[in-house]
Amino acid sequence: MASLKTPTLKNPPLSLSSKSRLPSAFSATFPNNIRFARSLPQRRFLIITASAASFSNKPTVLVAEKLGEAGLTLLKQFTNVDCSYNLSPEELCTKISLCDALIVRSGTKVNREVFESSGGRLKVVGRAGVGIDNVDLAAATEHGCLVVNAPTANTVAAAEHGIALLAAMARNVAQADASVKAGKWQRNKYVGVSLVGKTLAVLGFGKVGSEVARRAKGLGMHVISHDPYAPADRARAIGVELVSFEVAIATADFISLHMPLTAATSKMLNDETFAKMKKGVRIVNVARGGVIDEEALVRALDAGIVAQAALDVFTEEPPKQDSKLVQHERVTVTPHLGASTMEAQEGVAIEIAEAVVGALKGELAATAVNAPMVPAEVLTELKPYVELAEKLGRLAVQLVAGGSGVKTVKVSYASSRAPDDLDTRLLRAMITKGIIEPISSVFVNLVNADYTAKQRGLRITEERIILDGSPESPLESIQVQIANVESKFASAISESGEIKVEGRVKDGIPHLTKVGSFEVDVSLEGSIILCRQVDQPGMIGRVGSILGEENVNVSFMSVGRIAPRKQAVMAIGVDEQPSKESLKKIGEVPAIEEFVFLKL
Ligand SMILES: NC(=O)C1=CN([C@@H]2O[C@H](COP(=O)(O)OP(=O)(O)OC[C@H]3O[C@@H](n4cnc5c(N)ncnc54)[C@H](O)[C@@H]3O)[C@@H](O)[C@H]2O)C=CC1
Ligand SMILES: O=C(O)C(=O)COP(=O)(O)O
Repeated sequence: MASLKTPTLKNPPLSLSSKSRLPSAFSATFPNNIRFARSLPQRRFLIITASAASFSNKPTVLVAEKLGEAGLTLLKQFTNVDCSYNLSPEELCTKISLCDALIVRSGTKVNREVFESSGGRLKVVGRAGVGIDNVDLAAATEHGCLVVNAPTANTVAAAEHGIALLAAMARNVAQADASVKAGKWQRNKYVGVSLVGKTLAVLGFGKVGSEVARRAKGLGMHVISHDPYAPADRARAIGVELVSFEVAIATADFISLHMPLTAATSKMLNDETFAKMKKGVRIVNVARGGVIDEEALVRALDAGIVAQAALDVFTEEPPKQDSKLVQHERVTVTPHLGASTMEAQEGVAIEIAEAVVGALKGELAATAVNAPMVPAEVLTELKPYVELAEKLGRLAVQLVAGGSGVKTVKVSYASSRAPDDLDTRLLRAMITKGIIEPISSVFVNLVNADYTAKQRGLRITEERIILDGSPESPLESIQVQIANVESKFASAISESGEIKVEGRVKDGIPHLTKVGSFEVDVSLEGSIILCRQVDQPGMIGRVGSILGEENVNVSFMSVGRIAPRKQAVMAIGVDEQPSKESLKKIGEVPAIEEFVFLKL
């Protein structure tokens, strides 16, 4: 027995923020070419298994910054690679219209103009590293362009550089080195401070921050951390206490920054926060220059609040040569070297090349930053439902009579799974794709589905129908209803006045099981003819022979009727598109009251 409940859906609308992670559903043919090889613990990961032959025409990848050889080799197996470094913004905009993918590091600004200049060809931007503050994610999403990064391969390198700067700063290594090379021997001038027993505040306890913390513990430091989103047990496990921002900055002898640059973290360290720090604090920044107000840091250095700073990153890179901060004698600087080890660069190059090639093939990327993240095992299970969802969207919209604007769509998912156990983001995106693509020139994918729906004023609401029974399969059925429209096939309108189509998956194949109030059963593999008729013998044969005369293969036929000899809806699945003449002949069969041909 089915009980109708409408719980709040677990999955929020597809988030466009950098927090959301998701595989790419990104070629137009996405649902058909999902390929999974294995799922590693912790990471939701997909290994690329297809051969170069999978691409009929090799896509072109523009590599705009130096990438490790191993990554280039992998890219070259599957794509045409154009390595053009040091392009001006204008040159990048000119080249991009000829490229399907772009790979950058932190030195290239991938702004809105780049996406606009691509003329829709750019399908994926690969950031060979972690920070994606140089990529305009909103613009990427609006253009249906997937952004992937390489979030793990340079973690240790960045953490090691943080520790290198911490120690070098404390012992004046860079300044002393320059002094000796200048012929001096200033042993008293470069007396340093010890690390052991000092308090280090790690701001941002993510991948890099936690590795810095672990290493600092090994140096005998007392480590505290501030991160509003980090789980306390993860910090506790390595002996780090999570504290408030105020406590962190007020008690630290050393502060190491490891948060991303976002609107919220921009200039987190400023005049006001420097004023709250312990006098003589020392600051390391291997995150992003923009998290510090650099002018305020110069003032804090001059006022003696900050004793020393060691900086790998700057608001503007490279910084101006006469920058007071860079030239400050108590500041140690490196030219954004955090990720620059041989090992990290090879790792990053492979990680990003795999992600980009996979995305170009429509496979699912583990490191997408502007699409939701769905675990591989969930995707495997949802695959036939993803196909069903898109086809139901396509059918429903084709049933709308010309002139009726589609504004309100309601999707009902019937399942015996608990709401928390069913991720509907992918299904919603595919229904949106099915509805929008037949009526516009917009290309819809998982990246831009919610955005595109919003742009078109299309409101999609979702409802869960919770069924009793064992939750073996994720879904029993999906129903798509379009409200406030006329239909070109009146029988598709349900008793409550909406166009209604319902489908389910049988033996792994999507089936249409309801049109309006009529139960049918036709596999959604080719195209479909729906006829309303007065139920009487011989109808299947008559329509079948009209199609047969034209050599149109009928894959499925099913009749749904209210009662014997009353009105019925016949659904006919066809492998080929019938000619206009054949469709006309079907329409002329006396018992047929209306019919419609729907392309899938
Ligand atoms: N200098 C370099 O070459 C490198 C720099 N980076 C930078 O380091 C950053 C961190 O990298 P990962 O650790 O891999 O990223 P991550 O995403 O694993 O960690 C970032 C952490 O910052 C936290 N956070 C966010 N807002 C915060 C706030 N207001 N206050 C405190 N914490 C906050 C997050 O909760 C997260 O735990 C990157 O965003 C990148 O900008 C990363 C690699 C190399
Ligand atoms: O991965 C990051 O966020 C980095 O900052 C590394 O930048 P890069 O790739 O060395 O330009």
